[in-house]
Amino acid sequence: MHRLRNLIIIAHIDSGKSTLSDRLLQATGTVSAAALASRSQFLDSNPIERERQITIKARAARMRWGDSTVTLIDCPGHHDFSRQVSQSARAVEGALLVVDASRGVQAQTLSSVELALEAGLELVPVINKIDLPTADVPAARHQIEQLVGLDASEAILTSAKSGLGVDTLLDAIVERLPPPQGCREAHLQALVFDSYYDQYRGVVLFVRIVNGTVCKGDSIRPMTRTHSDDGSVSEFIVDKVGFLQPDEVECDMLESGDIGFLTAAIKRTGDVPVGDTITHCGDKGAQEQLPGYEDTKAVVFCGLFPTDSGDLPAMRMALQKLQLEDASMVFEPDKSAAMGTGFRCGFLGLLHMSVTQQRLEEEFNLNLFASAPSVSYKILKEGETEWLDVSNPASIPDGKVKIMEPYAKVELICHSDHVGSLMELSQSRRGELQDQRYIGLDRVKLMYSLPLSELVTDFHDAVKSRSSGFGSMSYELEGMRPNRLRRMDVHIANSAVDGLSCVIHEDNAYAEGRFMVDKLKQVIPRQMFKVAIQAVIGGKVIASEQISAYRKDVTAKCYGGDASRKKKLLKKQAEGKKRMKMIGSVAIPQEAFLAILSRDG
Ligand SMILES: Nc1nc2c(ncn2[C@@H]2O[C@H](COP(=O)(O)OP(=O)(O)OP(=O)(O)O)[C@@H](O)[C@H]2O)c(=O)[nH]1
Repeated sequence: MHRLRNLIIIAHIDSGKSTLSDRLLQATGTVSAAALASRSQFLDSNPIERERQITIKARAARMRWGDSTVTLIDCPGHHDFSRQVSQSARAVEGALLVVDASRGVQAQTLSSVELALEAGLELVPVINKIDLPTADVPAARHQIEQLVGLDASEAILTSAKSGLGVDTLLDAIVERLPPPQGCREAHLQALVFDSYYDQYRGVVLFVRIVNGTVCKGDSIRPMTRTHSDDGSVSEFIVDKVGFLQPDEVECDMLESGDIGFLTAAIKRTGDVPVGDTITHCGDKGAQEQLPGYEDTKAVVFCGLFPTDSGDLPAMRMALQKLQLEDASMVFEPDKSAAMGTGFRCGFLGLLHMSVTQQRLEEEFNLNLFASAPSVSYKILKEGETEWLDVSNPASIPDGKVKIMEPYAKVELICHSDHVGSLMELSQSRRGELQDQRYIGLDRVKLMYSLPLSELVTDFHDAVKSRSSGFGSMSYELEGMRPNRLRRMDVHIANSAVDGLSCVIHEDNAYAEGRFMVDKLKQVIPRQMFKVAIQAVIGGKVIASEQISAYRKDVTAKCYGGDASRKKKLLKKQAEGKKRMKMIGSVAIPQEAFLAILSRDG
């Protein structure tokens, strides 16, 4: 076991983690250069990860370096998927902290470091992208020391692009990271740190064996659950064990210190939840379970509706299947007067929401329409004593209702030149400055308390654009606070569109109403008749706009009787309309429901 090294690789998004992981696979001969050339970013294996060039799901790979066995888990850098970092951190002893030499330490780097330190990991700082002309290694070293508190004199310098420094990095992993502790002869305790559902094999569990061994044919049980949801006893026979290289490689046994996978004809991910401890059945079982994980909480909600109501059963099945893999996505049936029947779904953030929607459309062939996203509020109706959770603004009743909203603690790191602009942005989003300090000569850290609803819109994009791409942010939930909040409805051609309702602060009511009607006027196409758009609070119209009548004849350009071209254009127009929702007699495009997200500028 003293030859094993288990580690995660953490960093701010785009620091080059996945590219560096590829290089490590190549340098250790795990994957050939030819294979890498044909399929770069080996650990970003799913098509959406490749298309968006981001890591969504943590992936492990085992490599040999000298006489050591190194298992590396590549974790996502984006905040929405930070849970994957904390889960994986509990399965390893060390972490590579990758800092982009041209950008230095960023806000998300700090929150990942906190997760790693909480899990007691040994950190090896790596300064990557040293090939870039804008690389500033001394500044990156200084920031690692100032902000992270690590000795950066021995930071490993790499270029994941050219492969420079990768061998030194592998040596450092073996020399500086501790081997796993644990006892091979003890009763089995395996931590389930991730899982996914495979339609042929059932649930595939990713495990870290903390103590003992597990082999094919063993009877195992999760320690937190004696029975599955269907009432059957939670005991399973292991039918495969193995490790990832990064593709699955079957082996005879996993033993203490190993990271690997196992299958045991488990039907639902919930039967052996992530964070659970697996042990053997009967007398050979361990008595104590390993510390589990805290539950994640969805923070952004939206209604998803099939454009064709006949797709509702297929959509339910698709959501159930996705939930098997991604327990952080929640859903329940939803009915909207304007949009029909669908599901109210909860996500960890807007990126998680948009990735899930894309998966529903691409993997399950569904055509969906999404309502405006919202956070979850607590409301207290007049005369009642119990606060209720409400994630759909349309279901907040009119009249006297107290509303509490979630707040987040936000950390911003930027160049001192951009402080004014970021402060102005935060204040315009109802932020309260908690702390401001210089970190290094020209970089500043700002701490704000900010309503989550203001944060989950385009706040991150606005931080980026106001800081020329160099500012970064991270946040964590802080708690609920009462505020003078009201439900704002939107009426289009005199019909209330419940999917556009939102919650706004009374002080900003007129500005919010104006913003909404202006934005909708821009995105709703002209119709054959005049269309009135109104923002309404408590029955009172606070802002209105009008779209004048117009008939769009897409075939007007086709003089000369080109029938096939005419047909093509009409078909294209019909397809475009699928992404429109008919509300009363008005066709409203999907973007109208996302208008609420683009505040800045
Ligand atoms: N010049 C240069 N570019 C690099 C280097 N390493 C990575 N890149 C580029 O930086 C971009 C981001 O790299 P990724 O490996 O996807 O970054 P990541 O940190 O894994 O990003 P997430 O998975 O989204 O968290 C890609 O365009 C890479 O080609 C490097 O050493 N030098």
